[in-house]
Amino acid sequence: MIKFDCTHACSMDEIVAYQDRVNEVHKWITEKTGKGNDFLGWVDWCKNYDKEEFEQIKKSAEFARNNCDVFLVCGIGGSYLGARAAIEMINGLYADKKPEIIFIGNTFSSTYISQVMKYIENKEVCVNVISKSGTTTETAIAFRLLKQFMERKYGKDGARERIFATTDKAKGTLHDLAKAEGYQMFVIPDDIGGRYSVITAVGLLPIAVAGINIDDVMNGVKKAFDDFNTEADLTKNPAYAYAVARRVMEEKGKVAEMFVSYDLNTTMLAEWWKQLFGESEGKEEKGILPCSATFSTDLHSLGQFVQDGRKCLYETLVLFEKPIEDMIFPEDAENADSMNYLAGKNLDWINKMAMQGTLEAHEKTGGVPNLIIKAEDMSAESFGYMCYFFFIACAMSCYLLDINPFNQPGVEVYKKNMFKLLGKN
Ligand SMILES: O=P(O)(O)OC[C@H]1O[C@H](O)[C@H](O)[C@@H](O)[C@@H]1O
Repeated sequence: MIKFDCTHACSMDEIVAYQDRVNEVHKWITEKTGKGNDFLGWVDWCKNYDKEEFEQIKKSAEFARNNCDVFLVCGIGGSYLGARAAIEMINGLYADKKPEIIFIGNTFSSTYISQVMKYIENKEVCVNVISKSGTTTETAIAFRLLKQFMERKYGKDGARERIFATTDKAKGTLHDLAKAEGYQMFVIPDDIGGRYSVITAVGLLPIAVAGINIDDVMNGVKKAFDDFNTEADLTKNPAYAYAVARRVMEEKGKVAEMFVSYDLNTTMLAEWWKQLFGESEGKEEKGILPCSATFSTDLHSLGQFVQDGRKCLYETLVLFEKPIEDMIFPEDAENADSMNYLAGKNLDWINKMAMQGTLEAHEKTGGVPNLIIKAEDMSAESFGYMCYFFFIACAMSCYLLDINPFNQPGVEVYKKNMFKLLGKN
């Protein structure tokens, strides 16, 4: 369940004023008739996903969990952000879990790539290469290095057992290579774009390797489908209310939305959200700039700007009622640090007090509106639920701007220039 509260930013009347428009867009989404409608496969994916493949994902994950110290996820953008967001949010950053999951194929940084290659040198390794297009350069560079490494270490046959490829079902360079090598392959459906693909094998295999129950993830997606897909009423559909609130914020002159959470293990969730909204909405010189901060950490860096700087942004506060873990702050007989006033309190309670104090400071003193999205916990089911919440909110938000949420033509421009410089024909 997700609750949405707009009262720290605008009135419900301002939101409900969009109801007629929302009713129309709701049909575009549910009947799959809106712009870019050949990429609306995520809408009812929780009912249509390939159950056989789902079981194979679990089997491959089990194999990896039993046979490697390090599981490398080789992908970029939508081909890694969702899995990383899920694993960090659900397990936390220092969970005592094997195998270690390392992300690669998401950078050209020679330092990063070289250090990962050195790090895995004497470890047992499995690899999941993920690319919808099958041609993304960052991913292809890293994968060539990994493939050579795996074949040196395990031989051709051993490497084949340990490499999993997630890509298009029928075409593309990665598809052809994986097929020729005989890797276990998983499919990125034609009608689901990269940034909506965490609920497919793209996200599910790494998530399962991290020891997370992917049935729970899909249950969350299904629950959200039932809640948001069948209801256009803005007083009852928090995903649509959030989408409309974004447009209301824009009308009030806000050009940036800061995704704020209070848990460091949800920093990558914000990165995933940034791609979802940034690539979906940032077109035709329209859209709200998605940015993020993790408080209270970033209150000591960006907090000053939010409080007193240019009034260009609003915050979207994503709150989790239950932390994964909690502890009681201890009493100290000497009290040399003068911290005994907090002795006996839960750390989560302190975090929530920081949140309340900040909300008041930003909203009342700083004049920065806050939209609040409240989730129960950081479980696998809540993750799946939240993904669908943001998917459908994002589609609604883009359609309200008359934008196709599912393409990303602007991303190609840098690639063209880069290819010219790299001498690619
Ligand atoms: O999965 P791939 O085809 O390798 O794409 C990976 C990413 O890179 C592209 O440039 C797009 O902008 C992203 O939307 C995509 O998620």
